[in-house]
Amino acid sequence: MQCLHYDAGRCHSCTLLEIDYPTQVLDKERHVATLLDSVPTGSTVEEADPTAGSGLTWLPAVSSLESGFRNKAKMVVSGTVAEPVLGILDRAGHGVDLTDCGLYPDALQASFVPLAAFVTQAGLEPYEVSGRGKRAQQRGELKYLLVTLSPDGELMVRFVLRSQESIARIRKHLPSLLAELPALAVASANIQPKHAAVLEGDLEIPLTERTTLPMRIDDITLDLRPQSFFQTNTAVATELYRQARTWVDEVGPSTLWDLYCGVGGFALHCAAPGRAVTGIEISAEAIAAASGTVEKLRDDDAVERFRDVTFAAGDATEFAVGPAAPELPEMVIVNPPRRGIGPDLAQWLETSGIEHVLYSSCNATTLAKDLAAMPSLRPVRARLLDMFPQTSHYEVLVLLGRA
Ligand SMILES: C[S@@+](CC[C@H](N)C(=O)[O-])C[C@H]1O[C@@H](n2cnc3c(N)ncnc32)[C@H](O)[C@@H]1O
Repeated sequence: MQCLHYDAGRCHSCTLLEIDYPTQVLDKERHVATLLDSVPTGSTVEEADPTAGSGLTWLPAVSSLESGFRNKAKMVVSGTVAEPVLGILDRAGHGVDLTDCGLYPDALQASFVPLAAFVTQAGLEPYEVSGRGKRAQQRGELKYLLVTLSPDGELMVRFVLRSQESIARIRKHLPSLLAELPALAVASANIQPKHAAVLEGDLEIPLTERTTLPMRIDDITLDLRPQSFFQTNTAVATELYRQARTWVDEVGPSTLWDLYCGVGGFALHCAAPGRAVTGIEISAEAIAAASGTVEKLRDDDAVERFRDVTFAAGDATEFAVGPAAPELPEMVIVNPPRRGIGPDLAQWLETSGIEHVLYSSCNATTLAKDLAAMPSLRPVRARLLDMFPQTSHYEVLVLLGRA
């Protein structure tokens, strides 16, 4: 992929840009295979799938579009009210315009011009920090524009602001933004008062009647709310959930937990008649969205499939290990943040007696560490899904069976 910003040394986000795409995927396959090499492998899914031999079977990697695959843009806003710059800050702290970044699909790119015009119209002064340490001086209001594109072409826009000072102006001018950007379905303001590297704050102020963006993946439409996590590459996420569903169906558990469930992607795709599925997630907002989705799905004709799907907010480890721990499920899915599941949950899974675990990881280093902490649960199938082309990141899905 060619990128003028990369060539000019203005943006270094795509660290693999000079490597052709098939080689990137091969390198990632080698990387993950090496990391998992040190982990003992084996199979106990023969009963569920007679074709599964012993040892670890790698399925062919899932590649992505090389460009235009990101469904979400995190644009730092810099410059001035009259001439806002949407993109990143370079090492010297100067704004770099990335509105033509090739990672964004056309419909995301097309939203940036009306959004920049709106910054000017509503008088949203870009946030800026000058000086360092105790002498640091903050000015301006608008820190980031976070824009998400749904598979059906609708947009969610979040204004990350230092305070509520500009909310009234945003509300006043919003109708003209909606007229300019008819795809805009959900808008909100996130208040992040701290001068810190944290992207967003706790307070989210809805600006539109609609507060959820429907993210349709195969036959399931997940409801995304502003503060909830969603996989960044919708096409590859679709393959991820399909693969998970295939492997879960092969194992055929009647009880399944989806730990770190977000808005319910794995839980809902792996639901089946006669299967009790429980999704656990730290974000109450994501759980509210997932619960809303399952209610809607039950209203459709697939009642049986979703009859026994429930979601609850809480810490994944606490849920499994804590004193109120429910009855053991037959299978567990984990899809933790980059830090992995950690030693407590790994130790619990190791000794739990649960026969199958499906681990979806965006960080193979912590995956390998977690796997080393549960030697009785051995990788039997694995597949790399290239969620993040042009960077060294990737997703890997591993089916574990008890030795
Ligand atoms: C990689 S995302 C996966 C979300 C979901 N499985 C999906 O496919 O969209 C990790 C999720 O874990 C949640 N999370 C972070 N810490 C957690 C914890 N201690 N317990 C439960 N969930 C947690 C995050 O809010 C986030 O939604």
